[in-house]
Amino acid sequence: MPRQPIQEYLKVNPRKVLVLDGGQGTELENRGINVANPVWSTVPFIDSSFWSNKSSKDRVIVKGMFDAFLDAGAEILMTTTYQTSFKSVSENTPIQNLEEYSSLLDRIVQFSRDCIGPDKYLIGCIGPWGAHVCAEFNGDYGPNPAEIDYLSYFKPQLDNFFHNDNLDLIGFETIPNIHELRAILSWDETILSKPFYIGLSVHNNGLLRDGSTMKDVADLIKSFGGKLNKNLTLLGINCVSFSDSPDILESIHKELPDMPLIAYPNSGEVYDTVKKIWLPNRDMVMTWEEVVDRYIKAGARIVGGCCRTSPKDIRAVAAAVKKRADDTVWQD
Ligand code: MET
Ligand SMILES: [Zn+2]
Repeated sequence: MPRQPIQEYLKVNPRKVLVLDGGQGTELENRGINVANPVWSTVPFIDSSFWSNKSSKDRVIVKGMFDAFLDAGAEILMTTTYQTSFKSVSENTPIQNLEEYSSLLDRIVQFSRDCIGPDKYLIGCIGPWGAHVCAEFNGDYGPNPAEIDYLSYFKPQLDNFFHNDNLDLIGFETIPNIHELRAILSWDETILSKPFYIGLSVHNNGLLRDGSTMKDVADLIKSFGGKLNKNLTLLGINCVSFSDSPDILESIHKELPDMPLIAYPNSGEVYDTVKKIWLPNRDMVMTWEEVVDRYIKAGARIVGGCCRTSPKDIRAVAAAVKKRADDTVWQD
């Protein structure tokens, strides 16, 4: 395998910050794929013509998205599998059994790997339990969030991803609820058997969407002590407000100073769920350069963008990372 294992890479290159890609689901939408579907950005892969017709329109669009993020400077990219849990897929597509499901994931991962080539890192992206009930931005997991069987929900996707050598890192994205976080952290190396990270879904006010503080999150992580899964590689935030994201990341760094962090905010635009349009970000007073600089000072090792961030944003992220690396060389 040409790639150095990601934990080792981050360890032996302590100053390296990897540039992640941007908002894939929204970028596919910008490029003409209708993702208004319960399986969202997985939708192009469901139609058999994607696999049988090498020049299918959707295939060209997905490849074009990867090319654009690579050209912008992304060094670590994701599979578009946020809404690809077995539950979402089996309830909303003709794919009904675990064998077909696993073969779908194998094909998506292989296609993504072929798009980005052998040298770049590839993340197997997994949306939260709340994604299948649209709760990732309010953290409302019903009256008994501690009773939800999170493992059964994630297991088919985890089992596939953890056995796929094309994936370097597993990303649990947009986790809004502390009970779900506790469940994920409680799974040991036999269940989460390769490097993974957790991206938290945090409100503009700095609280996890369910109201937990970042201190609650840190205390939970610390409570595992030496039993914490060694594959937990980074903690961080994704799809949080662009403008508030540096403050949020700094608050996590304050609580967990030794934890490598990951940060990829959304563009700051707000989705109007009634009109089904994106409303402009009214408070985008910072630049990517300022935001990325604060992320890196707060311990970020992977930075990029989430929903509505485009290859243009990733180009700005890559430039900011490079500038900071060049400045650091001068300071040494
Ligand atoms: C709702 S956050 C979605 C993140 C996902 N990785 C995507 O951009 O496609
Ligand atoms: Zn997002």
